[in-house]
Amino acid sequence: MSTAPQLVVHRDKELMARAAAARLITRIVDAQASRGSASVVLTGGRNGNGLLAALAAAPARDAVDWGRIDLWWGDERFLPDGDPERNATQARAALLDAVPLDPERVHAMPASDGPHGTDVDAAAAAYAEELARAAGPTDHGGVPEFDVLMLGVGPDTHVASLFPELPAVRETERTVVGVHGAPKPPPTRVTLTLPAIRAAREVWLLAAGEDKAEAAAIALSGAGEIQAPAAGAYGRARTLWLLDAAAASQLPRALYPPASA
Ligand SMILES: O=C(O)[C@H](O)[C@@H](O)[C@H](O)[C@H](O)COP(=O)(O)O
Repeated sequence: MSTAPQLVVHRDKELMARAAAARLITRIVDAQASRGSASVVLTGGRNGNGLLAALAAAPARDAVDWGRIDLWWGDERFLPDGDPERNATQARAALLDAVPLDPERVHAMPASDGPHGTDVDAAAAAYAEELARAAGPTDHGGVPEFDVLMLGVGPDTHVASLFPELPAVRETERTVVGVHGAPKPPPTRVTLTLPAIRAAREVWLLAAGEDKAEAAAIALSGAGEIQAPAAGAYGRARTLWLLDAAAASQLPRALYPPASA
């Protein structure tokens, strides 16, 4: 079932990052209050890391019980462990090293110097198994029900490492796949697929900057998910687009009417 996207537009990307960080804290605290723990999927990219840095600086960050949270990734650049370009390395620098997480609950995607070596497809299959082990009997499609799954939106409408027209975005069975020949470097990546993304309770798409305006307009105007992967990213309970004014500047007026005078 697809949930209609809701849009929240902030003045600029700094405010967007701070507001999204505050929203994430609330969401995690609520999940921990109702179910004892929270499950969050992180995204790579400037917007995702901006949000994590804003969270690190937020006074309310200590409201989160960091030992009772599972962190997963929506995609990873298939590089050696600790490489500065890895999404996990960047997330650690932005936030994760500063909070008392349970290392057993930080589920980084495999690196290219890990147990599967440079076999990205084996690495993807191993991550799918890790997700399946964490899934409960009432969860959907071999992944735990993530409370919040975040995705940065690329200028070509890619999300995670699901690029327009490439095989990964067409995957309907597997939850995690290897990506070969991605147009955004590095070319080899690991990614959740659309079915895995759609198992999340809430999916948040982050888009800031003028270079995202066209992508947001296309994805929100009824484009197909093979051509515009962001259009296929939605959550079971909620789909939220978090934008800054520049990224919202080409949206159809019906979606984002100009502010009243
Ligand atoms: O590994 C990556 O590069 C990503 O996870 C990718 O999907 C990213 O989120 C978008 O390209 C948006 O990135 P920006 O926020 O930097 O524009």
